[in-house]
Amino acid sequence: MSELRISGLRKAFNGCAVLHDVDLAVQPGTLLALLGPSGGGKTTLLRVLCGFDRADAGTIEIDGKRVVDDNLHVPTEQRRIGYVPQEGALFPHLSVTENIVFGLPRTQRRAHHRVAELLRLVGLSDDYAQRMPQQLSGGQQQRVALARALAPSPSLVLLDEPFSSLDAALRLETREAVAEALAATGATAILVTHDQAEALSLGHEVAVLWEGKLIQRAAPQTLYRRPATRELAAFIGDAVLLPGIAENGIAICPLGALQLVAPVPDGGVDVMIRPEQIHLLSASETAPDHSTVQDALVTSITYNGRDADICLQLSGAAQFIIRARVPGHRSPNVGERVRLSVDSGVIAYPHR
Ligand SMILES: Nc1ncnc2c1ncn2[C@@H]1O[C@H](COP(=O)(O)OP(=O)(O)OP(=O)(O)O)[C@@H](O)[C@H]1O
Repeated sequence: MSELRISGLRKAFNGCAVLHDVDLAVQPGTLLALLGPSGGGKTTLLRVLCGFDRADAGTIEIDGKRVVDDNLHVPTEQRRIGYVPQEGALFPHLSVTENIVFGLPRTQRRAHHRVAELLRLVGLSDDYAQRMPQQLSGGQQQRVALARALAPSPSLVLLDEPFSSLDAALRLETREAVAEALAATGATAILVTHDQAEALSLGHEVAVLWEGKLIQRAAPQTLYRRPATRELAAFIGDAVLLPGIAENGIAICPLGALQLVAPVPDGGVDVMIRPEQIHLLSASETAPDHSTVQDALVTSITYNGRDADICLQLSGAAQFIIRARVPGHRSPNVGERVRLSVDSGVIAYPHR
């Protein structure tokens, strides 16, 4: 288990900055999800960590050993990094065993018991050992790629969108297998993804790289509940953003007076509410404590099965259409007048 420390890291391509002074420390045994929109610099950061690209400035230390500074660029093979790319990682002309053995130092390449151990670690039985990559599903190929990356017991494991080519069902199953394998080895790992659900469900912590800047690093729940910017709020999940006024820890907005979970200076704000914080009350239902109640008109419904997204026009503030998410079996009808109860505990962004 190793610690990673990145400080003041910069990288530009053709004079165009892609990484701006990135500082990041990852504690031993942590799986950090590196999340951000396309083009934000995630792959570039991974490539600089691996040593495939040179940094323009900054330092990188792995396990207390400096591998990058102004006068130093330790070659990739001496950094003890296991790397799992998006897809196509396996050599097509080598069997599963030969692919995994390729990851081992020369002196250990005869230790075939290690292959069985690594296969078990990624949730595959011995039966797969002699198969060729094209005889495996995409998810199984990615598990073998992870086994190969883990073979030399690396200090750090870097995974670059390893599930992006898999279909939804396979992605879920492969994610779980990979998370279990990483936890079993106690590896320090960075998983690059632009999939919010993947980052929130897999990462012990999530770091967000936005236009080359690390704008937030937090536990998944904190990131979802208190995103650093309104843009990030909308990127991480669905967000209802309403204009309001902050006053003594309360945000007054078209959905009522709502408690703020993080302090902001008094004044004009955008209030951020997650759709699942807005509940539709039945005629006989009373609102729970600490919530506000509003009347609204259902203008449209997107039924998703397990849940439904409801667009609502607020009575008394008809210019605002907001979106609530309700369990599918409680979906109302278009044109129905409903009462909303809104959970207090929101965040707000001061007007720029
Ligand atoms: N070798 C290169 N030469 C020039 N520009 C590059 C090079 N590699 C990356 N870039 C640019 O750097 C920026 C960041 O790219 P990068 O691939 O790191 O982003 P990303 O967050 O990984 O995106 P994605 O999620 O789409 O993979 C992009 O604008 C990209 O065009």
